[in-house]
Amino acid sequence: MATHTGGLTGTHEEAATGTGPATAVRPAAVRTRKLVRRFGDRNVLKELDLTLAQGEFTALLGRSGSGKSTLLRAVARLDHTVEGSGELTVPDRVSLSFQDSRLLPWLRVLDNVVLGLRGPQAHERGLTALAEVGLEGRDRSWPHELSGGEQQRAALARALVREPELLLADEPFGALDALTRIRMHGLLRELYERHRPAVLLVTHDVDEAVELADRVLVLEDGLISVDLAVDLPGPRSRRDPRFQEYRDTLLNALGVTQPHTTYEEKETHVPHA
Ligand SMILES: Nc1ncnc2c1ncn2[C@@H]1O[C@H](COP(=O)(O)OP(=O)(O)OP(=O)(O)O)[C@@H](O)[C@H]1O
Repeated sequence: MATHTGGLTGTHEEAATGTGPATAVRPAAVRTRKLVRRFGDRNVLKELDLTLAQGEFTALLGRSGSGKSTLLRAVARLDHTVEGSGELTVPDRVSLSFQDSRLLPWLRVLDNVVLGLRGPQAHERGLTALAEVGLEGRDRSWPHELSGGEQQRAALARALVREPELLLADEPFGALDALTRIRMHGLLRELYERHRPAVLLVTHDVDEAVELADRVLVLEDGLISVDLAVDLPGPRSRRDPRFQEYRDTLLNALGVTQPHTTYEEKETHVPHA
């Protein structure tokens, strides 16, 4: 985003007040105030404040178990426990995308994409969405006839055909091989540029976050600990020294000193594009 300044823009306090440059630019798509989620005596979200601007692409990083999915579920209004805990404002049209494409196996690909859509244009819109994600001619296929990457493409088509104001994606590429993943990054960014929903992408992959997002948040100890504006022109190259600076900043914030790509040891190393 042009108005972002780059560099670490916030600490707990600054990010929590929502006064940083990343949030001052456009009207809010998502706003949480003092969101709390406890599991037993474990406080996973601790009065968490978050503002996502309309049309802003934000990535959310954090160690395993830090509460990323919990936050996403809260914003998706899938977690009614959290709703009463504080203020939560989200747009009407929200689409979700997960690591598992969650296509219904008994429906053909097009029927999955348009499931729940009403109106005479639904069929056409579904076909257009499939073409947009490179699945032209696969509308009559069954989900099991698609590769993992193709299934994720279909899931993206299903998400975008609803013209969401907010796209919530929980590690959507986590199960894909490295090459497919890199291709999907390009596709997601392209679709984002065209449709401009606000995006909240949960990922374990620091490179993925810097490559795709205009703002990267780190969730730590129940709060947003880092709010980093990524001011890099597209297409972004992982070899760009400024890309590496952002990556190192985030890895440091995550407490990782080794300059490798991901901070989850179990994750596959993603080669540089
Ligand atoms: N339904 C639940 N019941 C009890 N504890 C839960 C439940 N859901 C999540 N938790 C706990 O809340 C914490 C945060 O979980 P969450 O899945 O949000 O983390 P995460 O950051 O998305 O982790 P990962 O990166 O490993 O996917 C974890 O300690 C988890 O065990």
